[in-house]
Amino acid sequence: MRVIIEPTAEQGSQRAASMVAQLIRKKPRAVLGLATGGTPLRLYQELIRMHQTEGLDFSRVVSFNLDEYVGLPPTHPQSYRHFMTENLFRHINIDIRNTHVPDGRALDYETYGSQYEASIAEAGGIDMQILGIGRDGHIAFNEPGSSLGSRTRLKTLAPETIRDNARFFGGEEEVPRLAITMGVGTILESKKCIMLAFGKEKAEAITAMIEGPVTAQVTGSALQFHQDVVVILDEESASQLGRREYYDEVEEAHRRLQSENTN
Ligand SMILES: N[C@@H]1[C@@H](O)[C@H](O)[C@@H](COP(=O)(O)O)O[C@@H]1O
Repeated sequence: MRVIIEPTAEQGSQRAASMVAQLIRKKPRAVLGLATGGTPLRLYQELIRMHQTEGLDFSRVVSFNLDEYVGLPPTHPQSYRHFMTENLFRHINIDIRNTHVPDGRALDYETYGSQYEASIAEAGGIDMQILGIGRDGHIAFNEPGSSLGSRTRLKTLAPETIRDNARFFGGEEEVPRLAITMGVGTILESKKCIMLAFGKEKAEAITAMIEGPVTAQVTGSALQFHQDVVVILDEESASQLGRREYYDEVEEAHRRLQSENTN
């Protein structure tokens, strides 16, 4: 796991955006795994800027989102489909037919989950999965206790997640209790994962995820099994890491290697 600590969320998001851009330039048909929530917003803003001012071309990019609330139509202001449209898709030249967000109105969630998995496989698998993390260490909506081998399916939200997301809905009562989400096993099959976490409220989850044991109680910790994960943090989310100096040394070594290669 590569741990990159940037001074601010702004710089961390720019770092992530340049990784996404590099992939798209190398592979115009790249398959991106996308996340919602407050964390990736600056990354999406930077990608929009790159599209508008540098001509970053999304016309052949395919995307799969991690999750969606059950019961919300795509037009609902809090649905993740609506979030993606407003915060990314409508500002770039992605073909909307190539964007996938689980359908919160599916009737048979078991069949729907298998179909979602099949479409990911058909697209050739996810090249780069963007991830955030919940305060309890969850990824997508894989709440504590989720199987580390799980696939796309229905999940009941944990009370902490309902509380955290109440701010978007104007109260806990309004937050849907169920979501359809990629499983931990689905996420682990992505070729590369970029996890973003900013702010001191994420420090505990990040420390557990990177330095704690692999446990279904912190589903993000399953990423320790993945061979290509980059975690991008700011000073606040990195503040409780025990091996901070080592991560900085590794990054310094990376920088030196890169400048030797370009000289
Ligand atoms: N399903 C989403 C996750 O994908 C996201 O990582 C998490 C953190 O959200 P935020 O980035 O707003 O802190 O919230 C929700 O639970």
